[in-house]
Amino acid sequence: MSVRPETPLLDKVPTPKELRALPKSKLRQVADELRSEVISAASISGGHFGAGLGVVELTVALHYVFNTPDDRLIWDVGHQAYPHKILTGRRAGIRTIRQGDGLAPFTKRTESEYDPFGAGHSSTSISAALGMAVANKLSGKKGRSIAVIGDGAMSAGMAYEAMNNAKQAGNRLVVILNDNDMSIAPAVGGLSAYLAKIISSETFLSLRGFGKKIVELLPRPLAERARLWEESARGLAIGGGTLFDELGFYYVGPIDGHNMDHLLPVLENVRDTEEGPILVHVVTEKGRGHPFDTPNQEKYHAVPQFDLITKEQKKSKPVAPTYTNVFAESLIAEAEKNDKIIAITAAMPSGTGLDKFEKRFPDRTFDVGIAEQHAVTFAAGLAAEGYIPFTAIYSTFLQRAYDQIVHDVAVQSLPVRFAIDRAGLVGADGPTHAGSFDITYLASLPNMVVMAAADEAELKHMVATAVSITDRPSAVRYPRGEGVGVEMPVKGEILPIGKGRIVKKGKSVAIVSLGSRLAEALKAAEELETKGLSTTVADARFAKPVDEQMLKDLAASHDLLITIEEGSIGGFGAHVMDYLAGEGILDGSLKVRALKLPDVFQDHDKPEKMYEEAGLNASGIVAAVLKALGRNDLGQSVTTRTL
Ligand SMILES: Cc1ncc(C[n+]2csc(CCOP(=O)(O)OP(=O)(O)O)c2C)c(N)n1
Ligand SMILES: CC(=O)[C@@H](O)[C@H](O)COP(=O)(O)O
Ligand SMILES: [Mg+2]
Repeated sequence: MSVRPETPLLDKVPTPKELRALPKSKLRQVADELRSEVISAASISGGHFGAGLGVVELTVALHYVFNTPDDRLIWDVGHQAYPHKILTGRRAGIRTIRQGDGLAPFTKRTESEYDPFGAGHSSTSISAALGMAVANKLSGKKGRSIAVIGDGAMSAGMAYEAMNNAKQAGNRLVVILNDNDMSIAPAVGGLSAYLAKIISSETFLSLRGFGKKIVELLPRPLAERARLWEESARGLAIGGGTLFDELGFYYVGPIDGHNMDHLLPVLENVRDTEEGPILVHVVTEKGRGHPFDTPNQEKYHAVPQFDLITKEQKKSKPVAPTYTNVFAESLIAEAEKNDKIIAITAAMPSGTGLDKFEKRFPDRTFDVGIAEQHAVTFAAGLAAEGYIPFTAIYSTFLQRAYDQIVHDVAVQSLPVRFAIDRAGLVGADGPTHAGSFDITYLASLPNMVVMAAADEAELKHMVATAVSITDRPSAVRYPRGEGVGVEMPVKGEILPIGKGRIVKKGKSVAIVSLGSRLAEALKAAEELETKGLSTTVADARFAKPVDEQMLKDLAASHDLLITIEEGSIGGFGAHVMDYLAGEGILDGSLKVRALKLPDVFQDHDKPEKMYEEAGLNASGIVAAVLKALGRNDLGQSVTTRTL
């Protein structure tokens, strides 16, 4: 029997309003087309992939059942929002996602009324939804706030802080726990085991078997018999109420998040019940329906662009090792010599390179889940007992653990080592992920040593140096991506603390670079030489303590001292200025300029474009020098006025 192909539907549902006009029987088809569209879009844009594929049915069902955007739908992290963006008026732009001027990588308030809360970092959704639910309650408005949070994000303390307060929202708050047993890496920890226990319980299996029948037993209007049955079934499953019940939620689930016949009626019941707050435990498969032939440990969390037909992924050939790999290999080399070295990651084993460390030293590696605050204080505890913990966390995610850095580490001067990956601009992940602030927030702390690697060889030395600093905390920051291709030293050397190095000697202009802008500083120096400006380039190595002697000498022997860093206002440049001002060195004829990131949240784009925009590439440095010295593009003096 030949089956007539369905007429495509997705074109007819540009927004949830049109979706809601369809009969339920058509939603399976919409979901299938939506999945194909996500795959097709990601083949062109690359980016986050697996999480979106896992919530295709959930996205359709939520927009169908709830009255978005009046009901507030908040996606935790926002990395799973490709299908949501397609269904909420952004299909035309979906292939531009993560590119300059294109759609934002995550949800963003200014992009759509269907994005009531922006994200990028995890585990914020329940708090935000609760705030909105309470606001609704206070202003007497109807409407629900729905937070969709993953099992990985559920490991963060913030999610529990929110649930602990959720009762006050009553039925205005709905939490959808999207359980795919994955963070970026496989999910870890007690909660993950607990969720697995619920899912593997007889109840889930029997609920799955019941199919549609189960929904008749769910609350609307919570007939006493149904409630008793359901509660006793839940009790059977896990030997008592769930953790979520204990926190004041009405727990529903687990249900199959790919089965429309389960999802729709359950969500309708949830929508219509007076009970609340409600947590719906939905079980999904990350990366469902991906087109690739090979299994992937991370379920295709993120992908580069790929060819839809051959499925070949488009990766550019590496010219140098990544900083991440150099960090991992350097730490492994140190750990071979020193059995006190411990490595800690907060749910980013592959992103930080610690998956390699774990292969070599499984007993000395700890993935604590998305729990940066805990990671830092856990490291402080290890350090207090004489261990040598390296806490490898992206610059942007370490922000979450600031009080732990100050209160648990710095005040007690505990030698926790921070390996700060993704320092500086990261490009496509945009402002939520830019590593802009760590120099500022770390170098302002007493006791802290802050290093920034100018290249991959320097990183190796800095890892060795961090091991050697035993009386106070230290941090090594390095950017996303590949190094510059320098020759790698056989072994990491211990650098003198607070000492920079002169990389190129000149007489008139001194560029003092912190971190991996050094290559641009050297290019700028070459160009300045062609304009008759003899230029020194120094690699500061340390943002704290700054090399006072080097600064003093450079200030005494040059007309202009210019600092450059991949960080925000208040960072290295501010420390240099502070030192020079304190010494009275700014009172004379020396000109000083600080090049840093602009005081705005820069939109996502290619990192090189973002640095260009920030004036932190070679031409930006040259322009800043010429301006400071009152010279034109040829290096000729255009003014005698002191700027
Ligand atoms: C505070 C914070 N730490 C780390 C990350 C990096 N990160 C992004 S998605 C993700 C995994 C999230 O897992 P889950 O919530 O289960 O969502 P899934 O990808 O499985 O859908 C991680 C660790 C982040 N975004 N925010
Ligand atoms: C969504 C999220 O926070 C991570 O997936 C992040 O995008 C990873 O960034 P890297 O690609 O730099 O590891
Ligand atoms: Mg997950």
